Amino acid sequence: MSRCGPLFPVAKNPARRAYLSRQSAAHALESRHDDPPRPRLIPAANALRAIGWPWVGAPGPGPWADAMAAHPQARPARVIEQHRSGYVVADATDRAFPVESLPEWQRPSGYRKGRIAAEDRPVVGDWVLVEEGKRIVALLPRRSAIKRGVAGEHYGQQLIAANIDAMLIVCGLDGDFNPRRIERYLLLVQAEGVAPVVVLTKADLPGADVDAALAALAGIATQHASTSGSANAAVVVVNAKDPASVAALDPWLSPGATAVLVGSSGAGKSTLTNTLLGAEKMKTAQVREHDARGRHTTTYRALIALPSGACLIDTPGMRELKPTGEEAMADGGFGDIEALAQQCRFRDCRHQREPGCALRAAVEAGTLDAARLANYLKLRDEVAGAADRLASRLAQQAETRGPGRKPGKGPGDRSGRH
Ligand SMILES: Nc1nc2c(ncn2[C@@H]2O[C@H](COP(=O)(O)OP(=O)(O)OP(=O)(O)O)[C@@H](O)[C@H]2O)c(=O)[nH]1
Ligand SMILES: [Zn+2]
Repeated sequence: MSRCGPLFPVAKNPARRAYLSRQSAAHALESRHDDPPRPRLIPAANALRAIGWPWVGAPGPGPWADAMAAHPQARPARVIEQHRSGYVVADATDRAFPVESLPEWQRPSGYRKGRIAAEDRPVVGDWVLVEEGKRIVALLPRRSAIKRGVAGEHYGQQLIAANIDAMLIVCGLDGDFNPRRIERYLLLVQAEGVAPVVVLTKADLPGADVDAALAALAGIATQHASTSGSANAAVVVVNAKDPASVAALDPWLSPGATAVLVGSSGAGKSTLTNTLLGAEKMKTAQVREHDARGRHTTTYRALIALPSGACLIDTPGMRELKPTGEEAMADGGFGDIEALAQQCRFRDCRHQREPGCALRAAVEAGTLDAARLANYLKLRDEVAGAADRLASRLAQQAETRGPGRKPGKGPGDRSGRH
């Protein structure tokens, strides 16, 4: 892979790419005058800040400063693309370049001696230290990580993005509106330090029923507020084409913050990005009238610097989320249902046709939405399936680590020579 020129942000769609590189140039090295003057310990700290550098200047004492002290020749950069043999990193909005990864990151991942676990390798959004502008020498600690389960015969999980502050779950108030899909996102992206924000677009369309939509989401929002203080899902209603309306997202887009956009095709992600960028240039897909679904046009992976000083990550990995098995239903927007299930007559109630089922009773009484319950049961089964596979994977790993920790093995198995 050989690349040169302004490659950041990177888009596969040529029109979008051309636009983005112009756009990046416009925002390049935009300095933020609200920061107090400080000694410039890091070259071009303002340029880094524009792509999400979490410090004003050099990192304070701690692991980041230690890693940088250990590699005095290296410069920080942010991963914006991930490839089999290496990465594309950026150290300013208009400067991206390919780098080699450590040889051990190129070998298959694993937990055995000499192997590097998948989660210890950089992903999009990570900060790394790069030597001579071509070699990653260290991965800096993450403040958050979004992961997903991997489909397939064997259990697997994959990090999708790191150092994310907010997840904007974009959903149109047209035929696209689907509270079940929003519930799914909220459950599957429970990452510490990542604020979930439901962004309802197309509020300006004549058919948009904002009140009905908010009512459909009320359970989720109050739910989050009542369970864990940190996991409040905010709901923001916008016209994605109107800058004044989109300003409602400012609290999550402060300088140094990074947000990811998720949502189905046609939901308004590109429109929102355009408005946040302050120019209507990015190509947006036409929504087909009959089903309100747009064509799938965004097939790139990139980090976009916004004039506000925040940046947006749009990574294809977010399109298809699968549970890792570690999700907590109660913290993922279903705390009320989990609490109510405690009142079922049978402890192992499957909430199907069992007598004394508190959830069925609530549906009949009209206090629980039947579709939400159905979604809860479906997602719960998915999470449980992944949790089973995770458990057998962990058991397998314990086994390969040697004797003394063999779960479920009879005494007969000890006859081996070693
Ligand atoms: N009136 C109105 N139209 C909107 C709004 N948001 C998006 N649209 C329109 O909806 C269509 C689809 O929006 P996009 O921004 O392309 O959707 P997307 O989520 O980026 O779709 P993909 O790129 O396929 O993932 C476009 O025609 C937009 O103009 C809104 O808030 N109000
Ligand atoms: Zn029950």
